[in-house]
Amino acid sequence: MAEPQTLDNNVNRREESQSDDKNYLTVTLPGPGGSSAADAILELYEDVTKHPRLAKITKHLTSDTKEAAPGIRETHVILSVGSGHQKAAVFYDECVGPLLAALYANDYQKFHVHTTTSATSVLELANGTLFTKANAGTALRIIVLSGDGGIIDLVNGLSSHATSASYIAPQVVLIPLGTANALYHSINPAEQNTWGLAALASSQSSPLPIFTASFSPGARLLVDEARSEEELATDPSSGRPILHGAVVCSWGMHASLVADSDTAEYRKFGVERFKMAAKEALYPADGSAPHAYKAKVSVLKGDEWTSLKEEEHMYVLATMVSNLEQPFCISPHSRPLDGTMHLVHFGPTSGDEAMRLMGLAYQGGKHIDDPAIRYEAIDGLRIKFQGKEEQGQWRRICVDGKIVRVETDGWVELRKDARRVLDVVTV
Ligand SMILES: Nc1ncnc2c1ncn2[C@@H]1O[C@H](COP(=O)(O)OP(=O)(O)OP(=O)(O)O)[C@@H](O)[C@H]1O
Repeated sequence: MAEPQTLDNNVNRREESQSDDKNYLTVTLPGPGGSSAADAILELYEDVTKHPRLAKITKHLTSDTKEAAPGIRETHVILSVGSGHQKAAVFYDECVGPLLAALYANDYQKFHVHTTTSATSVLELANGTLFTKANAGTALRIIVLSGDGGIIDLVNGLSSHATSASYIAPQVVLIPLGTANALYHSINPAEQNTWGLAALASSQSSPLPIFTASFSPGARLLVDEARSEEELATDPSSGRPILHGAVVCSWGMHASLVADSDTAEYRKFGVERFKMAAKEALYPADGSAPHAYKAKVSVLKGDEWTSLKEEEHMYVLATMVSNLEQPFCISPHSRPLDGTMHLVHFGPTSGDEAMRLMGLAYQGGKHIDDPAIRYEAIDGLRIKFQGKEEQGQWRRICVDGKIVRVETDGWVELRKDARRVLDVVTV
């Protein structure tokens, strides 16, 4: 039962108010059992990509539990300082940290805070300490300040060993400090971005649906702005290179623009970098038409693979989420964490037509009603190059922002993966 100061028990209330020309947003943080654990009043900036400032915290004590969740869970915080506008550490110090200190006055000092020092920090942490603990039956809660990359590194690190019967899927709290934050915006489709803070005290969670992409033997992960390449992890039973994902696997225009825009120079432009790279790819400097990507594409439904009749493509994308950026609704039939996979496909076309189709996705997913688009639920996707693309740049596959290049006669095969590796905290 709530103490007097917690009479306002309006769970998930989000309110915007204005005073002194400043915009404020109240985010209510539901605690265990759905009761309100605290209110955070955020001061918003006009630039919505800029993280808000924490103006005030009001903690609501309940008589049965003075501490909010996670209670018995061992809590880790990951600050991915290379993500997005590189504000993870600042946002933690100014907003998330003070909120956690208020919510978990007794336990906060015991939280393990990890700050990334390299592009592989999260993978190594997940692969080592976090996997060892989860596999030994320690219930973990991981608060991640990053973009999609941090979550995918966790998924890949935690899936890189066989699990014991004692494995407990860690709970992960998503704090969207990346560029696109597709997973966060697909799970939290509200118009008003509450920066994941509402989940900080919640004890509700759902398994994160994932997929596994297997590649032909010579496939390589491109790193360091494609200046170097690395071998991928291999599947212990088949020996094939693999990568797990939870957001998207694409080839063609989408993969190319993600790959081309993943440079320090482009990253300065935030989410605009994807549109900038799209324009470059769609309007080649020599005035020619955009590239027609050549490969054999097949889709899996149930146990049956069916080949698409088209031999040339522009956009081939399988996704397990609805939004690849907050306003970019690529798969309007996907529901948060529902485990479905959808294909979005269109064939070679002009730059203008490709821009028109993508523009419709920015209008709430209207592209799926256009006759040029193939949109359907699938269970897997296979792309076989069969020597049809000589240049490596046309054989780049995107898995949740990571780029893998396969060989001239190589292939990628993607399937939903039923494993429960991580649970996502929801409100
Ligand atoms: N300290 C660091 N030094 C070098 N690289 C880092 C460091 N911290 C994070 N990174 C790298 O920065 C990239 C950030 O990826 P992440 O997906 O989190 O953010 P993003 O790409 O901006 O967002 P999104 O994927 O949502 O568009 C990852 O490749 C990660 O490995």
